[in-house]
Amino acid sequence: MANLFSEALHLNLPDSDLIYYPNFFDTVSADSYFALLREQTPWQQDDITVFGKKYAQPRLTALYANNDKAYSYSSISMRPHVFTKELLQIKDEVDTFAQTTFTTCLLNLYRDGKDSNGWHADNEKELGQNPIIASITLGEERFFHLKHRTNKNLKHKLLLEHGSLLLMKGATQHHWLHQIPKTAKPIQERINLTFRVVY
Ligand SMILES: O=C(O)CCC(=O)C(=O)O
Ligand SMILES: [Fe+2]
Repeated sequence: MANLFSEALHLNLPDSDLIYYPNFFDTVSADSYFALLREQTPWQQDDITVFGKKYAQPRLTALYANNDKAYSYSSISMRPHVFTKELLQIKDEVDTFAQTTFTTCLLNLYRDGKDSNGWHADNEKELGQNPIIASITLGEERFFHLKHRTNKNLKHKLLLEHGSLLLMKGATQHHWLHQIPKTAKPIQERINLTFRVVY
C-alpha cells in the first residue's frame, strides 16, 4: 500500500479535492476484474430525456448497492442489484483505502469511442453535502475532463488508466463539472466503477 500513496497525484485545482492513484490495481488484477465484470454484469441502456427529447444513453450501466435505495440522475431512476462476491471484494479494498463505507456502485461500460458521459456534477441530494466518490477504471484508458462552473479559465484533462483510482472529495462537486468525451480514435471497451454513499 505504501507506494500507492507515494504515487498519488494531487490535482491541486482550486475549489476541489481530487487525488489520482494510477496503480490501485496491478495489471493482472485489473485484467481479471475487467473480464469478469464485462461478462457477469447485467448491462442496461436507459433512455435519457434532454429538453423533452428522448435519447438512448451513450453507454451501458448497472447499479449495485447494499440497500434497496433507488439512485436517480438526469431523468433516470435505477434500482440496485445485490452486490456480487467480486464487487464486494473490490468495495472492501476501496472502502479500506478511502476510509469510507460505500453503499452503492454505479458501473459504466463505454463500448467504444462513440460512448461518452456528458458534462455533469455528481451532486444529487441523496449523495449528501460533500460526497466522496471513488472511481475505478478497467480496460481502455479515457480522458476525464474537468471544468470550473464559474471561472471559465479553469479546466483540466486527466488520463484515467487501466487499474487506476480517482477520488473526488470535499467541495469538488459544487464547483466543478466533469465529462468523458467521445474520441475518434479506434479504441477498446472501458469499464468504470464509481463507488458512492447514498443516504
Ligand atoms: O467514466 C467515468 O470515469 C466517469 C463516470 C461518471 O462521471 C459518473 O458515472 O458519474
Ligand atoms: Fe460523474
